[in-house]
Amino acid sequence: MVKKVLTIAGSDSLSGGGLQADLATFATKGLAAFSVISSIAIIQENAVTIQPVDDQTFATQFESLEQVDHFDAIKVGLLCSVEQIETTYHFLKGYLGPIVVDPVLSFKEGELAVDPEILTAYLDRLLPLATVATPNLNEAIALAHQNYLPRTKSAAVALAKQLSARARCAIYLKAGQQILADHQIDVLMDEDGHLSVIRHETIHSDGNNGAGCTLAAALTARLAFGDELYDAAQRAAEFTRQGIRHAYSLSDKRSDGNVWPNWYLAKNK
Ligand SMILES: Nc1ncnc2c1ncn2[C@@H]1O[C@H](COP(=O)(O)OP(=O)(O)O)[C@@H](O)[C@H]1O
Ligand SMILES: Cc1ncc(COP(=O)(O)O)c(C=O)c1O
Repeated sequence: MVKKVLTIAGSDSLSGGGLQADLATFATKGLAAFSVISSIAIIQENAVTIQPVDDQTFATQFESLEQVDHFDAIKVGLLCSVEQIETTYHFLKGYLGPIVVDPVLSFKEGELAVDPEILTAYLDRLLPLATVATPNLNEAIALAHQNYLPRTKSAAVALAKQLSARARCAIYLKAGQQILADHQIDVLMDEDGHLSVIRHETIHSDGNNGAGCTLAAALTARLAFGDELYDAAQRAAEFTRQGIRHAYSLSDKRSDGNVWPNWYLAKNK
């Protein structure tokens, strides 16, 4: 039977994350994917512009989803305002399946200003509904109201633990490469306080635009198939690494690149 998943996300015309990365990831798993678009992100050389959809258009997309009988899992990506968080909260609050919240507050391509009211809305409304949230370090310290970046594994674990307790959900913290030279450290703290550290060698490539979205989408997909959180996280992390290894560049003039979730479909042609 077909599995159905929903992503609530921003569109990125350059496919370096957002809706495009989510749909590409879901397609590799044979999932039927649905979407609610929060915004259009335009990434230019020196600037990231986010154009939110108006509140009514945002809300009406949720109303249209009443025609779909069920979702096997739901992913939440970029939301632009407290109003969008509230509307999403009202849609999700009666939903009993797995919810992955990627609290997108900062882009690799540029910093986003973080409104304290948005942080509060995430903490009080959306995150308590989440099965797991997937912040990167900057997002986690903003949500935990911490003013320094963890530099050790134990500091990253403490941050994940503190955020999990405050947000009342499991946390998959993408602690990145600040902790251990040449390695990426991800910390999974489940709701019962069980800790796992997923550590792997850094792939020396600039092709990780969309890695965070791909990871959260792959996690959503695995949870839709009924995996336990730890297994889902391991498999999503490996899937993302493969996408980074096969990243493609937008043009010969650029050194950075986009994660390619469905690289192996091209190989099988
Ligand atoms: N160069 C890399 N080598 C290996 N894994 C990476 C690399 N860059 C990112 N990842 C992995 O991709 C996932 C997404 O991380 P990251 O890109 O830091 O998230 P975000 O896009 O939200 O900042 C994490 O599991 C991280 O470990
Ligand atoms: C709409 C949107 N959401 C999320 C992201 C975050 O992308 P990443 O997975 O690289 O963190 C981006 C990045 O460009 C984006 O455009």
